[in-house]
Amino acid sequence: MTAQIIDGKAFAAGLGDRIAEKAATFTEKAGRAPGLAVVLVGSDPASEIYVRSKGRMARKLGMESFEHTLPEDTTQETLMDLVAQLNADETVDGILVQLPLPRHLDSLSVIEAIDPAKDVDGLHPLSAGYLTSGLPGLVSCTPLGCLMLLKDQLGSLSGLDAIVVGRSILVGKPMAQLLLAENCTVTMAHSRTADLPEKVGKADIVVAAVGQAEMIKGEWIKEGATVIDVGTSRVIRDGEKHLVGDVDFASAATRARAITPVPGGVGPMTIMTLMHNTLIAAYRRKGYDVPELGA
Ligand SMILES: NC(=O)C1=CN([C@@H]2O[C@H](COP(=O)(O)OP(=O)(O)OC[C@H]3O[C@@H](n4cnc5c(N)ncnc54)[C@H](OP(=O)(O)O)[C@@H]3O)[C@@H](O)[C@H]2O)C=CC1
Ligand SMILES: Nc1nc(=O)c2c([nH]1)NC[C@@H]1CN(c3ccc(C(=O)N[C@@H](CCC(=O)O)C(=O)O)cc3)C=[N+]21
Repeated sequence: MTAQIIDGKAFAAGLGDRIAEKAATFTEKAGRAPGLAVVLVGSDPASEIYVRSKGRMARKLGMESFEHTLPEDTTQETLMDLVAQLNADETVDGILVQLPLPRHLDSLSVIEAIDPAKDVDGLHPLSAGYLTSGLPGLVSCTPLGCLMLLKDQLGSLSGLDAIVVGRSILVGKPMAQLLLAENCTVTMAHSRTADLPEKVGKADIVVAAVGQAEMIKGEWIKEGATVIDVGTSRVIRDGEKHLVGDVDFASAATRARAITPVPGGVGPMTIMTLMHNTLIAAYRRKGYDVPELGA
């Protein structure tokens, strides 16, 4: 079997068209565009690239982008003050603080300071609680994008066995909650999981969010499974830089029914679901009926 390659870039582009249309409707009604504030502390080159592409995409879809870059030695107090200022700013609908923060800063208290109505990253404990309770809140961008791709591939996920490898607050935990809400039977695996290959081998859906280059081998994958690869690791091979996922793509593609590539799979969806969440936050904050985005 040769797997179908799931084109996250194309799916994200389609979603972007619908978001742009609804952003224009919002702008007409509200007299201002939906606004996204992105906060970057320090100068990690990968983070700088992501933050820039988020700002560029927001503007492309007709949203306002407020980019705040703070120096590496920013104090907790300065960062908390900025979050408070963004919370109070009526023109800001979404706030994203790029992670990881420099080590001297406490990320959890920064995240907790974000107004949950503006928590477009879905990282606030209240957002996590809404998701677990099945209440409408904002869902972490990457898992939301993965779910959209899975539903597009499979239609109903009900009754399927899913495994999520990785249990971070950003990806693994919310991913498992979303799959559970879709009536999957969910296994959550992590660094202490025993017999990971065997557990992966039982799953109809594999979501890998580990951060270890190509650790999940094709032989582990059940024939006909759908594989979503969240991981992004930079490796040097034959003297050239490559971006690879957590799944050994070549071997997994011989067994899976469908698989996301890296790059071009989950990554573009993460940026587009951030735009999706910003739009939803803008509509909710204004008390407008939230539009259907077909996702
Ligand atoms: N494409 C995209 O849009 C995005 C990509 N990413 C990428 O996804 C990856 C994961 O990100 P994130 O969740 O933030 O990472 P974290 O480092 O926060 O979490 C990694 C998780 O993987 C688990 N883990 C580590 N090693 C193993 C192992 N050998 N076997 C099984 N589980 C293991 C850890 O277990 P334990 O809890 O026991 O330590 C942990 O739960 C990274 O490569 C990141 O760059 C992240 C966000 C968005
Ligand atoms: N508060 C917070 N929220 C995040 O969502 C968040 C974060 N912090 N910190 C870091 C991770 C990582 N992340 C990615 C986003 C897009 C791509 C992406 O677009 N990747 C492209 C390739 C880009 C390239 O070539 O480097 C792709 O996969 O096709 C990847 C990774 C968001 N994260």
